[in-house]
Amino acid sequence: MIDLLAGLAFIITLYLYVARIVRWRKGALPLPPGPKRLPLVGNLFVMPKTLEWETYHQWSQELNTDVLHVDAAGTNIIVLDSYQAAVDLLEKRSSIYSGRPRLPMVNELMGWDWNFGFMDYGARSHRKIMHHSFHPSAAKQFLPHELKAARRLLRHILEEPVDLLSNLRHFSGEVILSTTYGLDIASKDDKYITLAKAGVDPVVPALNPGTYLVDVIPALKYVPDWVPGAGFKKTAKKCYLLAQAMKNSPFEAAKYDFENGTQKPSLCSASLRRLNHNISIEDQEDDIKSVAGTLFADSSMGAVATAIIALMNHPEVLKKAHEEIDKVIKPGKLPDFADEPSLPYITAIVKETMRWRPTAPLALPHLSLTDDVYRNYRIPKGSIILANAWAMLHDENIYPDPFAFKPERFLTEDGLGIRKDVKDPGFAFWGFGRRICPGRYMAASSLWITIASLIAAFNITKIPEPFQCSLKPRSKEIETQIRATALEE
Ligand code: HEM
Repeated sequence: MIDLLAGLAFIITLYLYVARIVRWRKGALPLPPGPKRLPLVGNLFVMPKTLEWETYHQWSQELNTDVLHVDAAGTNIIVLDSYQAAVDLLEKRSSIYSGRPRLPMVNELMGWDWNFGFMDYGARSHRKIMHHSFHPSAAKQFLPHELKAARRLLRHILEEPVDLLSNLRHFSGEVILSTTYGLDIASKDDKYITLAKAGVDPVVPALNPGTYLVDVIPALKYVPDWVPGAGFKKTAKKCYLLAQAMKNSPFEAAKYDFENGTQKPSLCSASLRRLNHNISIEDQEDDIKSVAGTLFADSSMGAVATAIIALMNHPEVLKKAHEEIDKVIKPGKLPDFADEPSLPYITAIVKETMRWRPTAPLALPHLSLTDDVYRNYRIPKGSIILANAWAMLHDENIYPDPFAFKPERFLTEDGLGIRKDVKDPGFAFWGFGRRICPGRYMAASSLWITIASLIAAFNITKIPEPFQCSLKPRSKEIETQIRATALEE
């Protein structure tokens, strides 16, 4: 059986390889430049497994191209290394470049096919649900949730300063669970947050094309679990159960609240209220579950963690930020959204955090739906398109001295405003074209209030391993104020 499958996989790969050579001999346009390929396997053995964006950028530079071709055993990967190339393809030709690759490991074996971030662009009913709650003015309804979550994060840090990562995870789970499902979460070891972590952690590496061989040779999904080397199927089985629980369990809790009249404003309660009773309720509920579950998997934790790392390593930036806070916010008080225009240095820190270490350095992979030609290169149908947001945000023509953490680059000379002539990192941070992050308005305001609150509340310093970072209240008054925020709830 195994021999048969391996033989079949070999014949298919050989057929694709020969077909490619025949096409090439017929005089088709060349593929974009890429690293030297081996017969059949292409670049499979040199595909980067960590910091992929850095390797892809290095290859692009060595080959002097901003459109790079990488061959993962017959799967074409096109990496866009400049903003111009990303705009030309993902935005101006969005009808071709808005698909998502179907990775057999994630979509089928791990059971994430319900996640609308991984579906083809067509899913209109899903998009409608999302747009209704998260378009720029609708997203404002969530500002109080974001403020509450930011202040709770301060209290958690005060109570358990050592466990920073779990505090941050709790914080991002809290924002999503309240805005999406209207659920309150336990102050410690919340079951939904534990579920989201267990469900999402193994999926992140699996999204990098090439991590699992089954994405390159889909026939491997039929290999029985007991075969040596089929450990990926055991991993996938565990993930499958978690993925189903992520889709169903918080939704059932939100629906229960809705049916009992105890719901809070959220994407789920708004969508359940709008159900059309002339068409299948089950289908509509399934769409809500898919959208809500997609958001449940998202996390703003990465960006807040990056800000803390940056501030810990750049005490001069933190000092300036404290000076600005002390000029604008009364002693012992915490910032609110209304303070944003008066705190340009804090806004510059948020922008520089997004630029310096973007949370999704290669955005999410797009898929090309038809054959295309760009700058006289052939981009075959079915190519995986990766936009190298990290490379764009480190382009020294846009941001001189790109590896330094310098919030000042975004400030006007007098330090009182944000420069309009320096590109906002949002141009790449949230992805591109039709698939751009629809949660960006909410995520951006949440990021701002969280970073502003952390700076106002704490001294952030580096300490030796294992904790690395210490956050201590800046004064007795601020400590009292942080504790008092519990009474505001
Ligand atoms: C700092 C936090 C966040 C970052 C860095 C981020 C970034 C991204 C990126 C890069 C993409 C892929 C874009 C592309 O394919 O070109 C994406 C997709 C998506 N994001 Fe976010 N996001 C964040 C927070 C959120 C939040 C809070 C929500 C929900 C409220 C959300 C909902 C989504 C959804 C549904 C998609 C899939 C869209 C599609 O496939 O069409 N994101 N996000």
